[in-house]
Amino acid sequence: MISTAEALEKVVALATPMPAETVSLAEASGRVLAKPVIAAHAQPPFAASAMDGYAIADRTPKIEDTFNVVGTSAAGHGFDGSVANSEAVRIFTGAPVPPGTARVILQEDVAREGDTITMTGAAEGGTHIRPAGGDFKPGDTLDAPRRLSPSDIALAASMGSAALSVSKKPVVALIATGDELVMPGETPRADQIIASNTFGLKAMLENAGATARLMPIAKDTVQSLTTVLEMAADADLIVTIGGASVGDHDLVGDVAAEMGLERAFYKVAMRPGKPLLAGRMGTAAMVGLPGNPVSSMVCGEIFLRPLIDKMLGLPAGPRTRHRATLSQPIAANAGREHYMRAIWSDCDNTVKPFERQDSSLLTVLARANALLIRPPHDPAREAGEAVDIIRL
Ligand SMILES: Nc1nc2c(c(=O)[nH]1)N[C@H]1C(S)=C(S)[C@@H](COP(=O)(O)OP(=O)(O)OC[C@H]3O[C@@H](n4cnc5c(N)ncnc54)[C@H](O)[C@@H]3O)O[C@H]1N2
Ligand code: MOO
Repeated sequence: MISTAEALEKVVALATPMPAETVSLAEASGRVLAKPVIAAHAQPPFAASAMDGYAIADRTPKIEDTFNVVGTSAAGHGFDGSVANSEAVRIFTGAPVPPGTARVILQEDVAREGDTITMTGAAEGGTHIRPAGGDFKPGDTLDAPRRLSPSDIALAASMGSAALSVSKKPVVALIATGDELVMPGETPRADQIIASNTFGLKAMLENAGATARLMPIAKDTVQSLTTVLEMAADADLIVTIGGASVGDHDLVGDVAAEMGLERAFYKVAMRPGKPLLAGRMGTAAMVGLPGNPVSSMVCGEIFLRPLIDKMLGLPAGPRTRHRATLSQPIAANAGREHYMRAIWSDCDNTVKPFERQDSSLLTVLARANALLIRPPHDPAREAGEAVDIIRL
């Protein structure tokens, strides 16, 4: 059995980078930028007023100073002339400041009579002028690769790009295996259960930036598994669920090998997730997840998210670990790295593992917001000791 760290390296090495495609800005949220966005102009393109008031040529006007209003500059309608000593131009937020302007005074700080304004308050603080190019200059970039956040989209729009070059979404074929499985909404027989992790993994993969296709459930026969694997052959990543262990009906490894799987590894010293399988099948990467619902979801967090990142062109490595304080003692760990389902509190940075850690318990996983990581053979730990967690 290899370590989790080694398995992750091998999984990430299976990734083939996705080609780029162009999408409109409105469709780009959450996508991975493939080429930098380059600003076509400066923002603001002109020195602009940050306030509604008057542009004047005097940097430090005093109370009772007067100015003659000679024009107006509004957003989208600049003033043609300039402003000289003892003159003022009525100006609004976002409007170009006329040449000669030293500062903008707030309309609240003046009294206006006809075309004359008189300072009624002190002009304190800054000039209320936003310099041209204060946000960005022509040629400034929004760098790639990056997962586009809402603020990145706003910046790309402001830089003048109507469409962005992003990595294509990898297509993941998700194959549930097992005679016991029926789809949600169907009525299971007495010896059947509902396929659940398939849907959890689809949600996770799509959240990670992939398109997940739910394939028909494969029965525990060579024929059925072969047929569904063949149907998935054009995917970028094939993920099977279940049938990975050593039982008589666990056929995934053998059938995939028969179909040309170049195996990277089988079995990882982790809990849950021991019977994990990975390799390449034709043009696709292939990951065989254990069937236990929590095992497959935890393996998704630890291996599939970094794999999708890598396919999308993002830096891909182990999930970020944080240090947290144990809120209760825990017993010594055995020989596999243990990813315990836990509740982490952001108020005091404490972490509390659930008492029940069986890999079938989706109710526990759904309540967990962190995985507490125990190294192999970690000794018993006391409350108050520092441990590693991954936030979910
Ligand atoms: N003799 C041994 N037995 C087992 C070992 C072992 O080392 N020696 N390993 C155990 C571990 S650890 C795991 S994890 C499981 C994994 O087994 P499989 O990957 O072969 O999974 P299945 O047997 O097909 O299913 C396990 C469990 O999960 C349910 N399941 C499967 N698919 C789904 C699905 N899509 N949605 C919901 N639930 C699913 C299935 O009905 C079983 O209850 O093996 C141990 N055994
Ligand atoms: O991977 Mo198994 O989950 O240890 O239950």
